[in-house]
Amino acid sequence: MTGTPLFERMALIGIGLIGSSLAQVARQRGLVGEIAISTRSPETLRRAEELDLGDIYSLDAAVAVEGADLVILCVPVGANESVAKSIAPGLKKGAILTDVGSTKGSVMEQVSPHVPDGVHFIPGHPIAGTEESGPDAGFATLFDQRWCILTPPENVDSEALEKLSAFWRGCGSDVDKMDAKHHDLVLAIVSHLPHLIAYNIVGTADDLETVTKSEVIKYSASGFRDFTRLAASDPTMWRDVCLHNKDAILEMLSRFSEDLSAMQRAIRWGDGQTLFDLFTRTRSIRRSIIEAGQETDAPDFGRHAKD
Ligand SMILES: NC(=O)c1ccc[n+]([C@@H]2O[C@H](COP(=O)([O-])OP(=O)(O)OC[C@H]3O[C@@H](n4cnc5c(N)ncnc54)[C@H](O)[C@@H]3O)[C@@H](O)[C@H]2O)c1
Ligand SMILES: O=C(O)C(=O)C[C@]1(C(=O)O)C=C[C@@H](O)C=C1
Repeated sequence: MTGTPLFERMALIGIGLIGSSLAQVARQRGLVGEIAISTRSPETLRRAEELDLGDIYSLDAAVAVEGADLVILCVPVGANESVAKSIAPGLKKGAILTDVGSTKGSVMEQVSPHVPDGVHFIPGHPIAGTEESGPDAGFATLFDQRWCILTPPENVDSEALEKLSAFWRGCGSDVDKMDAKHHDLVLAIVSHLPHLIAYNIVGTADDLETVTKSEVIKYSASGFRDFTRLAASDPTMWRDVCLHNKDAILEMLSRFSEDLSAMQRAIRWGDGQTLFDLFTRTRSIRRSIIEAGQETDAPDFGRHAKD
C-alpha cells in the first residue's frame, strides 16, 4: 500500500508473536504513520526496541495509547480487562480500540465496561499463528491469506468498522464478521480442541515414558510429531483460552468424548465397517480442503485461496 496511511498512530499493547507481526506488516506496507509499543516487562520492551519494531516505547500502556487513532490489545485474553482499565484515561476520542484475542465473548464482557464514550471498540481475531511466542517470533507475512474475524457490537459505527476491516485487508487477511458467541463455538472445535488434544496426548506419552523408556522420543518422527508442535504453544495463552471459553470448550469436549467412546466401542466389537466409514469421511474432508485451494505443506495449510 502507498499514499496516506490508514491510521496516523497505532498503539500495540503487548508485543509478542502477534503484536510484533502487526508492527512489521503495518510498517512494511505503510498502513500506519507511527507505532507506539507498550508491554509489561522491561526486557520484552527493550527487545522490541532492539528489533526496531516501533517509534515510541513505554512501560505505561496509558502513555502509549495517547494520541493513537488505532489501539490493538495483543496480550493473553486474561490480561485484557486490567489493560483496558489502565488505558481508558489515555484513549483519544474517535479512536478505534480492538484486540486479537483467541476468545471473543469474554473479551467483549471484560473490555466494554471500560471503553470511554466516543471510542469505537471492535473486537477481532486473526486466525493465524504459530507455536512460538515473544517479539522475535513475529513476521510480516503471518496474516497473508488468513481470515481475520471481527465481532462488532450491534451499535457499531460503520465507518470505524470499514476502517478496521481495511487495516486487516492491508495486513493480507480476508475479513469476516460474526457474533462473538458463534465465534467462540466455532473456534472451540477448529482451534481450541485440537490444542487440548495435543496437550493431552503429549502429556500421556510423557507419562508413559517411564514405561516405554526412550521409545516415545525414538519413534516420534511421524504423526506424534505434529501433535508436539501444537503442544509446544504458549502455556499462558492457552490457559487463558481455556478459562475464557469454558462453556464452548466443555460442550465440544463432551461431544468429542462421546465420539471417541463410539470409536472405542467399534474397535472393541470388531466393527470394521464403522471405522472404515469414519476414516473415509475424514479423509475426504482433508482432500476437499486442499482442492479448495489450500497448500499441502504444513506451515501454509491454513491459508485460503484468493478469489
Ligand atoms: N499465538 C497464536 O497463535 C495466536 C493467534 C491468534 C491470536 N492470538 C491471541 O493473541 C494474543 C497474543 O498472543 P501472542 O501469541 O502474541 O502471545 P505472546 O506470549 O507472544 O505475547 C504476549 C505479549 O503480551 C504481554 N503481556 C502479557 N500480559 C500483559 C499485561 N498484563 N500487560 C501488558 N502486556 C502483557 C507479554 O509481555 C507479551 O509481550 C492472545 O490473546 C492470543 O489469544 C494468538
Ligand atoms: O498454527 C498454529 O500454530 C496455531 O495454533 C494458530 C491458531 C489456530 O489454532 O489455528 C491458534 C490460535 C489462534 O487463536 C489462532 C490460530
